[in-house]
Amino acid sequence: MNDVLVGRALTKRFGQTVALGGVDIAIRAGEAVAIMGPSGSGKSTLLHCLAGIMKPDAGEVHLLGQRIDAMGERKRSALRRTRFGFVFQFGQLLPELPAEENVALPLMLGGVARAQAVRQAREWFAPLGLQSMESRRPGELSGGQAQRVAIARALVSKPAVVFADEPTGALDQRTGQDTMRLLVEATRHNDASLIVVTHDPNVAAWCDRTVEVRDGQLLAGGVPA
Ligand SMILES: Nc1ncnc2c1ncn2[C@@H]1O[C@H](COP(=O)(O)OP(=O)(O)OP(=O)(O)O)[C@@H](O)[C@H]1O
Repeated sequence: MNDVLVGRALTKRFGQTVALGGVDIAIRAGEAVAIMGPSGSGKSTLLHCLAGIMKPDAGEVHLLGQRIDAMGERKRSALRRTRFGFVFQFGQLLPELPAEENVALPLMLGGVARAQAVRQAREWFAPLGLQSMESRRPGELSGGQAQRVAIARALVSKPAVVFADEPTGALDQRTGQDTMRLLVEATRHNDASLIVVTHDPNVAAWCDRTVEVRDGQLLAGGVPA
């Protein structure tokens, strides 16, 4: 009930390596889930399969009841653009564009006219503590500010699910905690679900629950301490 994103029996191999060995996972509407586990355990592979970036060898991914893993690449990429948002370890902002255009980009790619898209993008700056940063280029922002611009970009299309892969990995402890709090609050405020891959228990602690991946298998997770 109320599952937004469901992965069933997800399996992915790279040569002899079984990166995912039949994983079942269900993400409910509005919840924040941390995916933890040792290096090489399959966390990123799981995230990429759920996000439609990677096709699993077997298994299924359903978004709001619609099977997405079997779609063609064009349809899947349109869906990624409109229904999913992404925050990566290093913001991955386009260095030549001002912050507001970086945020506006998903809207423009979806066909919104530039002026309108930038207007909508600007609305995100104050709530994320980015007042007067609109016209700065990514190189003129601190790591924490750049990550907040990336959060705005992930949410601007009102996605159903935001995926974050080590979103605080490049930040110091304090900035990382502030950034994670903003990420969780902003996704919650927008009724989006959040899936965060992290090594850091302090990051996972912001989420509603944690699941652990070991050797391509999902271990039962709990509510973070
Ligand atoms: N493109 C690829 N080609 C070959 N092997 C891969 C590829 N991507 C991942 N793997 C392997 O699959 C396994 C799972 O990798 P994955 O990146 O999902 O782990 P992870 O838990 O995210 O690790 P980390 O925390 O170090 O990022 C690893 O053994 C990895 O070496």
